[in-house]
Amino acid sequence: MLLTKNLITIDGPSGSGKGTITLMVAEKLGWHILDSGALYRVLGIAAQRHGIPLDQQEQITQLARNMDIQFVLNEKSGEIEPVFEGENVGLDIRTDEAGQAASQVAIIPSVRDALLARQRDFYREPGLVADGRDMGTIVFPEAPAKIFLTASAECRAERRYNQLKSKGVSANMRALLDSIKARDERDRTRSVAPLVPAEGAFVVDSSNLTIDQVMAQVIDFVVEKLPQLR
Ligand SMILES: Nc1ncnc2c1ncn2[C@@H]1O[C@H](COP(=O)(O)OP(=O)(O)O)[C@@H](O)[C@H]1O
Ligand SMILES: Nc1ccn([C@H]2C[C@H](O)[C@@H](COP(=O)(O)OP(=O)(O)O)O2)c(=O)n1
Repeated sequence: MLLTKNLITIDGPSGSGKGTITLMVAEKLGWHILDSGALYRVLGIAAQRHGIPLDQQEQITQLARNMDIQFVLNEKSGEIEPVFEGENVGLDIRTDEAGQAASQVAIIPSVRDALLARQRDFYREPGLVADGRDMGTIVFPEAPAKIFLTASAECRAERRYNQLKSKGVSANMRALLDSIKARDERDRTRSVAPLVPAEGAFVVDSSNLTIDQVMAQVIDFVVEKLPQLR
């Protein structure tokens, strides 16, 4: 008998609300989370810390294969934070520069290969919600429920601006918009695992939707696709 795994994939561009919705869905179902972007972000800053230029494909692939990274639960915030070579890099990976570095190392096909098994290993009972760019297309093509979140670039830049401000990080709206557009372009046009909705994905444009409205639509879709949750 073919067993359908309890797997939900949530893909989309930067600022589309993937992280937020992933967390809400996982909390509601009591499932685990894969924040695949965090892996690429840690790799980006790891390369910089080891002095490896971001276009050095072979050295970066080596680093991706051997990278010492763990994800630990911060009991206080309830967030899962990456620990790289023993150091908590939860804050360092959230900067705009780290996002750009992640997007640059992510275009290297052998890097994506090296991270594939690590990402698949995140699957744990009772289930997994996987957040990224290629969760539904490449990493978990067998997932029964695939979601693709999107929103206009302006909307996403404004969200990122407010998010950074609320954390006390200074930000420039124009620079953030340019950065989001550059990352969109790189993520969508790369030769391997480009950012596209998976076949059969439920596409939600959240430009004019609140987080709760998006969540309601996503849960309706998930319950339709995973009848065992009814
Ligand atoms: N539908 C929405 N309306 C308004 N703000 C949103 C919406 N979805 C997400 N946000 C906010 O936008 C910011 C970026 O969301 P996040 O989930 O981190 O996006 P992503 O993981 O896709 O980059 C967060 O501050 C989040 O609270
Ligand atoms: N599954 C993934 C996840 C992220 N990436 C790359 C491309 C993205 O621009 C960067 C950062 O991803 P991340 O999801 O952390 O970024 P956002 O929170 O959406 O801004 O990593 C990827 O190529 N594949």
